[in-house]
Amino acid sequence: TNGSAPAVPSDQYDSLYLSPVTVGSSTLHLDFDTGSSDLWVFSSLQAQSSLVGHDYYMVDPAKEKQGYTWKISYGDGSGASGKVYADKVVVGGVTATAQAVEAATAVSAQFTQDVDTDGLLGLAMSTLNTVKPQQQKTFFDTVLKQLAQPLFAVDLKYHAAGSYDFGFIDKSKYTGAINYVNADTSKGWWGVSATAYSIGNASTSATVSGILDTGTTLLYVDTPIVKAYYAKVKGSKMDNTQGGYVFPCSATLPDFSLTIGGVKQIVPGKHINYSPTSAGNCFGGIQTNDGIGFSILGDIFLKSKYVIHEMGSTPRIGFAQQ
Ligand SMILES: O=C([C@@H]1CCCNC1)N1CCCCC1
Repeated sequence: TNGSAPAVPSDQYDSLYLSPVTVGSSTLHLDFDTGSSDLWVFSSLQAQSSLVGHDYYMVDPAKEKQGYTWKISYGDGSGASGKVYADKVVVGGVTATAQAVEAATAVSAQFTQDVDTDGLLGLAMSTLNTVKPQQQKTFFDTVLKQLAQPLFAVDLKYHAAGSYDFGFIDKSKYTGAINYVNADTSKGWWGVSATAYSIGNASTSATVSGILDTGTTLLYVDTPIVKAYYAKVKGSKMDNTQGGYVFPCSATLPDFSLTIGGVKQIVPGKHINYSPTSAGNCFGGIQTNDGIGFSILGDIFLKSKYVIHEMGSTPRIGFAQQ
């Protein structure tokens, strides 16, 4: 079977995208995350006070994987932990009958206060899964063999609902050619590298190595590139209070591109105005990857493309223009 699930922006800025998933007998709204590999959900194991505003998984003790636990920490300092169940998970009509469902007993404040997100569905490699004593498969790995093609395609959109396709490529969702590159999955993520970047019409050779991450809102690249970009934005500055580069909301933002597999993958300037700040400026969609050690090609990069993640004998990533 193949299937498709919507990816709906959680707010007017596309902070994150939520997709409906049936877990056991509940429908939850999960953040599909190609940068991690746990499927975890808000659950009836948590204190009632933590569940206010959330849909949650009603655990069935008979389905518990006894003695199994999980604990995940994300790059932004958020995290969650809990117990593990084997239950039915359905995404866009694709069913995993005994998927490892990681039921939270505790989640960090960032998740509790985001009442729209009921958990995450990881789509990176299963080697990053945090379940102990035995690592568990991602939903994609669980259903892989039932899919017509061993792939999922990501169609995130700017200020609009997109989709995740499983097992097929939807020709109605892109124009032109699909440009494939081999993926570096050695660190557990969907890794790619670029040989150049461009700001407006000016191209610069550089090696930009990073990971695709639907669960990261912005585009994080090396500091010299970020500085070169905002040097072209009148009135922009680094605002440590806001935690990144800001600019007047009326500024004209140049397009930005990364050359991957010899093809320029363009991010329209319009997409790089992420959101207004509390101080009357606007916050940039391109920010520095300082302290991370590689680039993170998050939603700002992804939302102008149809991105195929193919787990064939050689994992590949395909980029096409929406
Ligand atoms: O924790 C994360 C991200 C957080 C946002 C959601 N996707 C996973 N990592 C990816 C980047 C390197 C550090 C680990």
